[in-house]
Amino acid sequence: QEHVVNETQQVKSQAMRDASVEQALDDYLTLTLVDPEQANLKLQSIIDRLPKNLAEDNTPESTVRALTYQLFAHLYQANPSAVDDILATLAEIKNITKSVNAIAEIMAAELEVLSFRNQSNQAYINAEILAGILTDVENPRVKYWINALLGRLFRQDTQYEKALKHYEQALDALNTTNDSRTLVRSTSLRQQIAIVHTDLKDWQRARSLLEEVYQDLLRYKQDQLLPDLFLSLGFVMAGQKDYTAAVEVNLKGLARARAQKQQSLVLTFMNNLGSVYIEQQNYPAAKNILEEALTEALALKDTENVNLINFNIGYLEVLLGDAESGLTKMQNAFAFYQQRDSKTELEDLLGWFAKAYKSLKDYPKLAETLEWQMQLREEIAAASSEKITRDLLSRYELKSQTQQITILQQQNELQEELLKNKQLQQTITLLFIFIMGLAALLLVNLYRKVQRSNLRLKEVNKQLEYQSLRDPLTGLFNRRAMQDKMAQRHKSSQPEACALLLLDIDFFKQINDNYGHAAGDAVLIDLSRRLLALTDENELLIRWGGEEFLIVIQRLEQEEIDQLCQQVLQVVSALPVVYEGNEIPVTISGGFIRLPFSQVPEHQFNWERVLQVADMALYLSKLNGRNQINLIDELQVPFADAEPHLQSDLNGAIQEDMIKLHTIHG
Ligand SMILES: Nc1nc2c(ncn2[C@@H]2O[C@H](COP(=O)(O)OP(=O)(O)OP(=O)(O)O)[C@@H](O)[C@H]2O)c(=O)[nH]1
Repeated sequence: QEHVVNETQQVKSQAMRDASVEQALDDYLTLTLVDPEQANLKLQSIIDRLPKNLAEDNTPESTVRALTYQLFAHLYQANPSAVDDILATLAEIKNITKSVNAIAEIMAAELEVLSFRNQSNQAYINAEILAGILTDVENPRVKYWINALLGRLFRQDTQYEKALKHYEQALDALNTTNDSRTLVRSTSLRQQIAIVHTDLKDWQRARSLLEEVYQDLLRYKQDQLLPDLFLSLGFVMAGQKDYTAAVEVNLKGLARARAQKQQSLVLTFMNNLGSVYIEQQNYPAAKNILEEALTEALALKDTENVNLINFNIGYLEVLLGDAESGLTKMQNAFAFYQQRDSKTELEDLLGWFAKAYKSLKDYPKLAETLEWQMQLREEIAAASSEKITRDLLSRYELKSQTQQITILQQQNELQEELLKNKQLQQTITLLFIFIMGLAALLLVNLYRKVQRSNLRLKEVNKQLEYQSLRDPLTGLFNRRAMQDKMAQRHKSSQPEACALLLLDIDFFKQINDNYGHAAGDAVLIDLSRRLLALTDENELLIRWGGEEFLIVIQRLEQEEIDQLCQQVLQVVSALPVVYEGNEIPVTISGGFIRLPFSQVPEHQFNWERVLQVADMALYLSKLNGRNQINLIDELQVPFADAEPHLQSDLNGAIQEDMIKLHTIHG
């Protein structure tokens, strides 16, 4: 099943490419090495067959590849307007395509153009960006090509480590392919890696890599690639001072270049051979090959090579003893290079002059040359360090501009986010305030309600308490209030002394009978007011029964008490109670006693029993004609003796002089 899935995936990713176009483009590449003109025609015919409507192109990767090849063809043939046209088409595709492979290949093509046009600063920035998206590229060819391109760019920028990394990645990508182009690509790639090692003067590694490539080329019969390889190999071997091997390789290269009619390569090999022979001090061989080269260069009108070869021949003549002719040749060639104002080339040539003067033992000239060479070196170093600084600066500026744009974009996004957040926060705050307001309102309402109901409860409680302790008709305290008061009194260890005056309206039944029950009530109410006016704040006036009142007196002086009793009788009888036009005459009778009675502790003779004695005194008042109060004085005998009488027989106690009382008459 896994196999099936894999196949489907492959079909999917290949759907962006047209297999026949891909094959045709592979063939085109092979043809470029053999017959460039024919190759160009082939490429044009491929491009003519491509879909014209970019938006409906189902195989954009093949289209991009073909256009890219055409772009490079125009680039190397110095046809800038055609290059720009294709760049515009590619940019259009870049905007609409969904294929990462296509986008990456377009970016790489743009990068190649930048590099070719010496816009190296922008090129290096684009290179970094391209390196960043490489992981998403899955087409091995594109992966290979971009990595190889990046490797080359970084090598040119002397960023060898990065260059090697990309070359390795290019090799990895290449190893996943196995088509007609694989070997060619791997060969060129390994050669490029070898060149990096050469730059690093790691001759050995460069050489073994190139030898490996050489074996592959032989094995797969890729003869057309041999000259390039021999050139690299010869350079490395000379660097190693392995001149014998270098001669051998350059000879092989020369033969192949001749066979392939690559004239410019033929001259290079001959020149290189001349240099190696000189190093070997094989001067005759050197002379032969250089002269042969000169003839061919002159025939080709290749001034560049003519001058280079002449310089070498001049040097050789100096070495062979013909100083005058040799130096002239060298100086002429030097003048040619001087016109081009290439300090690096001149410095290199001056090195040979120095060697020449040394061999001539012309030390002043040698010194002069060395001084000049030194000066040039300094200038080169200064220029290059200046260039590096300039490059770095402008690269830094470009980079920081790009970064600034990114930062600005990020800042904008951030600000938008912040704004959104702020708005959200405001909404939340408003909502919160609204809810809090609502809650507060509810709370205030609730609080008020609670407070109101608390107040009501308090009132009700108060009323209940009032009602429970009050007589509803007169509003005076009731019996329960008396019980509470007495219980309160007994809470203290030494209860405060007080006195009890029990009162009973005379002939109240008759009042009811004569004037009606309501009149009786009116009498009760009126008398209550009158009695209340006589009591102090700390004294208790209680409606004790139907027509009975009890006053708990706090005054202790007998005189005061007598006066109060007098006032009670007076206040009741002095004026009749007026009810519905009737004047109702009223009198009252009472009985008085002190609590505790005659210093008898209350636990022995409690208030209820004491009150019974008062009741008996009241009864005595009724018996003796009413409108009077009988006040019981101190005991005349020990309490134990009097106690039996005190229960029920007050008269007996009085007669036996156990008790004394006095009467106040109304
Ligand atoms: N109008 C009215 N009458 C009441 C009330 N409570 C008790 N009475 C009456 O008071 C009368 C008390 O009468 P009695 O106990 O016979 O005594 P009296 O008529 O006052 O005679 P003495 O006490 O001997 O002077 C009864 O007729 C009761 O019905 C009340 O709240 N209102």
